[in-house]
Amino acid sequence: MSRAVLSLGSNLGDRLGHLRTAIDAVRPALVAVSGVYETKPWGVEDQPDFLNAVCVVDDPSRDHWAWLRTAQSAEHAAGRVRELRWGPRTLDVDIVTVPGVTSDDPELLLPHPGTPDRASVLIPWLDIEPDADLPGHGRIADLLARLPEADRAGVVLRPEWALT
Ligand SMILES: Nc1ncnc2c1ncn2[C@@H]1O[C@H](COP(=O)(O)OP(=O)(O)OP(=O)(O)O)[C@@H](O)[C@H]1O
Ligand SMILES: Nc1nc2c(c(=O)[nH]1)N=C(CO)CN2
Repeated sequence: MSRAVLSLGSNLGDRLGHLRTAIDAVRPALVAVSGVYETKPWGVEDQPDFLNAVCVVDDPSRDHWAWLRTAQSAEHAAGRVRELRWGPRTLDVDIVTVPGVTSDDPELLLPHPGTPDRASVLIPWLDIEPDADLPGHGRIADLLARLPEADRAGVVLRPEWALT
């Protein structure tokens, strides 16, 4: 219950700095972090491009609720205010999956239900766990292959921006 896959996103202000805030919040538990991708917005399309990344963390002292609290305190540290659903934000940290845990509690849905449809999560995740499964959905490489080419093309690696 201690391992988790987290997705990070930012499209307001110092986008890279906000992703670094999230990485700093989990640094002692960090197992792997993807490259930084610049991505076309989905959901609400009339907003600035996002930076997205995915990391894997592991801490035997934390359960899935503790990972949610960590995610929300990193969002708070980045000055996030809750406004429009799928709208612009300084920092969004989602718990993608905690292996072995499923939850239908609206406060913490696991796996995160948006994952199979989001190239902005699947592509960075593939960077660091190419053989990963999303519980209940199959291999993430297969999920990505099923998405429209336009979704994949909207996710572009920015090698000049690294989080490690
Ligand atoms: N797996 C999860 N990871 C993070 N938050 C979650 C998760 N499941 C449910 N939530 C809940 O979602 C609520 C709203 O989250 P948020 O504002 O980040 O949504 P969103 O980013 O606009 O949309 P989405 O969740 O589809 O990415 C939070 O209060 C949180 O408790
Ligand atoms: N490309 C991209 N689009 C988004 C993102 C995101 O992280 N990346 N997050 C959103 C709100 O959860 C809405 N739209």
